[in-house]
Amino acid sequence: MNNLFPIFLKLENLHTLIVGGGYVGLEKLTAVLDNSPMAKVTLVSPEIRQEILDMAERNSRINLILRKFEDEDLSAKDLVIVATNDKEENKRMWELARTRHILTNVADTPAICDFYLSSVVRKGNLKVAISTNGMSPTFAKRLKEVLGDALPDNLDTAMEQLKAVRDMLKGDFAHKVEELNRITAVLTTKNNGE
Ligand SMILES: C[C@@]1(CC(=O)O)C2=NC(=C\c3[nH]c(c(CCC(=O)O)c3CC(=O)O)Cc3[nH]c(c(CC(=O)O)c3CCC(=O)O)/C=C3\N/C(=C\2)[C@@H](CCC(=O)O)[C@]3(C)CC(=O)O)/[C@H]1CCC(=O)O
Ligand SMILES: NC(=O)c1ccc[n+]([C@@H]2O[C@H](COP(=O)([O-])OP(=O)(O)OC[C@H]3O[C@@H](n4cnc5c(N)ncnc54)[C@H](O)[C@@H]3O)[C@@H](O)[C@H]2O)c1
Repeated sequence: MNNLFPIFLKLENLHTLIVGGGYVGLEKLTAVLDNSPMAKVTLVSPEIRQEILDMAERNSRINLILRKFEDEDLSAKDLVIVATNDKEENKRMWELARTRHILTNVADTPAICDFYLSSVVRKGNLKVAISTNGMSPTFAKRLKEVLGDALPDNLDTAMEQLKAVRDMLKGDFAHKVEELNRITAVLTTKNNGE
């Protein structure tokens, strides 16, 4: 079964908590900031990798707390990524976050994650997020590379032109949709008869 519902979050509008400042904490923080450089992030951990310290030095939106997780760390957080090497404590944090209705990713236990991070292909305004339903992050990473190579770099031009048409179109909503579909039909073999 693949029941994951993909969404694109504006992390600059949210406050994300990352628990654990080791290798995985670094990977998740990097993924967050690569996509959302203005994201507001608090990271709590008794030991924090040097790379994270360096990132926080350069970015005032990253707030580091050098101690073990405390329950109050969940206050005023919208999203939590749990990445410590203590499986039991990770699960306890997830349970606690759940009682507060905060969406939580538990990096070592996919079964209790409320959401997964994805591999991301980015071409200007286009962003393609890939999940393997937790089956193989390595597959997701490789597919990202394949799609990144296959997609042309000039897609932004097409999107900008379509946006211009979209802004220009007058009339009711149904008319706009019809026009945009007519203009773009040529893009797919399904519609252009090839
Ligand atoms: C996509 C990506 C996004 C990101 O993290 O930003 C991501 N993992 C990435 C890399 C990666 N992670 C791991 C390897 C080693 C090789 C391998 O296992 O394949 C590599 C490859 C590498 O690093 O080269 C190990 C690993 N990962 C998880 C577990 C726990 C478990 O499965 O039990 C273990 C085993 C730990 C152990 O064995 O101890 C779990 C998850 N990892 C996910 C996402 C979620 C599912 C996404 C999906 O649906 O596909 C999920 C469920 C939860 C989550 O973390 O959100 C990012 C690629 C970034 C890119 O595109 O470059
Ligand atoms: N989802 C993924 O992509 C992925 C990939 C690899 C590994 N993992 C799993 O993630 C877990 C973490 O791996 P790692 O390589 O980052 O480990 P690590 O040992 O490098 O880092 C663990 C960090 O957690 C901190 N920590 C421990 N207890 C804490 C607590 N109570 N509160 C706050 N911080 C605490 C430690 O100080 C350390 O900084 C492992 O269980 C591993 O199996 C997940």
